Amino acid sequence: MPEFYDVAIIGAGTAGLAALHEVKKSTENFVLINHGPYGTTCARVGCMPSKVLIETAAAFHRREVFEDFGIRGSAGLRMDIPSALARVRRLRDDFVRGTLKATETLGERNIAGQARFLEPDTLAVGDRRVRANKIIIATGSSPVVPDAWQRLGKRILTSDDLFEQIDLPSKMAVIGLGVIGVEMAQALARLGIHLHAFDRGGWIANLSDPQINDIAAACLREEFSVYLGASAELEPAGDGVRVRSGDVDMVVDKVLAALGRRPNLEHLGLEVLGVALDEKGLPPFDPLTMQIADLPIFIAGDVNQRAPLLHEAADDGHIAGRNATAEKPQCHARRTPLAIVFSDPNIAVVGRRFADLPEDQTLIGDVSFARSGRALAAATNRGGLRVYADKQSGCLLGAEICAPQGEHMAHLLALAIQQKLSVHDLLRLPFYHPVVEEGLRKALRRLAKQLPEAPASDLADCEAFGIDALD
Ligand SMILES: Cc1cc2nc3c(=O)[nH]c(=O)nc-3n(C[C@H](O)[C@H](O)[C@H](O)COP(=O)(O)OP(=O)(O)OC[C@H]3O[C@@H](n4cnc5c(N)ncnc54)[C@H](O)[C@@H]3O)c2cc1C
Ligand SMILES: NC(=O)c1ccc[n+]([C@@H]2O[C@H](COP(=O)([O-])OP(=O)(O)OC[C@H]3O[C@@H](n4cnc5c(N)ncnc54)[C@H](O)[C@@H]3O)[C@@H](O)[C@H]2O)c1
Repeated sequence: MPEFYDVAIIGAGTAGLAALHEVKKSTENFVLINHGPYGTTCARVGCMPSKVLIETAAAFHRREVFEDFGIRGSAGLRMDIPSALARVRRLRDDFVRGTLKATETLGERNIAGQARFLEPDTLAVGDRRVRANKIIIATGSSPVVPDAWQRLGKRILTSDDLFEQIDLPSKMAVIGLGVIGVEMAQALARLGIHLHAFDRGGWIANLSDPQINDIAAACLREEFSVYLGASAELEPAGDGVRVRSGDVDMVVDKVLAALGRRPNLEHLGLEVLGVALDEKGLPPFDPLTMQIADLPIFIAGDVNQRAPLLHEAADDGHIAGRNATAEKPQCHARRTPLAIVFSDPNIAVVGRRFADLPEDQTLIGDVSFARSGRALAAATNRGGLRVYADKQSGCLLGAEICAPQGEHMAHLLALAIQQKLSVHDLLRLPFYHPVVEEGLRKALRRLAKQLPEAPASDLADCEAFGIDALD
């Protein structure tokens, strides 16, 4: 006999839990179905453990400026990788505990098992049949590992098992210099591992501005070898792995595969929904409502591949949860695109990507951080950024960044773009001294000079106060 619910949510990750939060406001008659470990990708194997490792590696890497700063004894510092990895797991467990609170009290409304569609309103979970008026798919994504590489066994790692390692070997390769590859390759190199990184394309971490991409590649090359433009082939070599890519042929102890992530769709049986699926197996959906075609089914988070980032997964889940309990799905405005890579310098893409902008309608302001006073003081003075604005209106459109404290400038620009501010509007705001944001101001001033009717001053003219004595 099927069980009947108002809403069934498939997946207890960030998107599923955000949906649950909304659904609970309207009904108690829901069910959450999760296959595999609880605790969310972000807290278990994603954002959080990766950031702990990055911070550890960055702290150790700082020793390289100590002599110059007059701090002696740095040559005696050594990295204890097993202790560092133990700390990653300790903090990770703490982050996971926080997310588990959301499912601990659900009792029978929490089903551990793999959901598969039998009909558009009916799911199979083992022997159980779950029928629901509305269904939310929030099944996330998984690392891609080519079949041929599986035979490398424990010599091939992904982000799913990197943080479980008790120790790390002395020589490693990272295949793929997307976001995960860049963050982890730099962290591993900074821990003292002899590191080689490969990407079959020419772009670092999904950048699309060739100038910023060159800066990012040059910064990474200061710390480890980067080979771009040829696919990597792997095969066993004794206890290690032979990596061949273009002219390069080397043997390493282990490989981290960071080739991208595929949506977790293969066991869901979406064929029964009666809608055309694309080449990845994805059904058509509206990113403003998260609704699949005109079905009472919603798809949220990494599984829909729209913007596989934590805050977007949470927003997707929020929208899906609201719409699964509304009489009619409502559109929700999406936030300005913002993607930050926690490399050093930070890499970020805000608003519209360079590659998507019409060249003849776009102005560009750029700056290098090589002479930034604050960055010089901190010995972090490398990198640059380019800001894009509309040629006619001066409205800010986007930016690509590889800069010290780039994460913060990216947020500032995202705020400005979402508020539809122009270059002049942003220049009127205060910029403190000495901060790296003064570099951003320089790029904005270079933009402003190219705009028609550039004001002579950054400061707005005083308008009438409406007070006789002052006017
Ligand atoms: C190494 C790494 C670092 C990252 N760092 C950042 C970062 O710094 N900032 C950032 O914004 N983003 C980051 N991300 C991305 C971020 O983690 C994801 O965007 C986010 O976790 C996606 O959440 P989700 O709910 O879509 O998926 P998940 O959290 O993966 O949840 C999906 C759940 O569904 C379950 N499931 C799958 N199939 C089924 C089924 N058939 N039935 C039932 N349950 C099923 C899964 O087991 C899982 O529990 C990172 C990702 C990785 C891998
Ligand atoms: N800071 C963050 O926000 C953050 C951090 C980590 C992950 N993430 C999310 O996780 C997602 C997945 O990250 P990812 O880095 O795995 O994927 P990605 O799609 O960003 O990068 C994969 C890279 O692998 C390369 N590649 C694929 N096959 C290859 C081969 N055979 N040889 C050499 N190179 C190959 C591709 O050219 C690409 O550059 C990201 O899109 C991002 O949204 C976000």
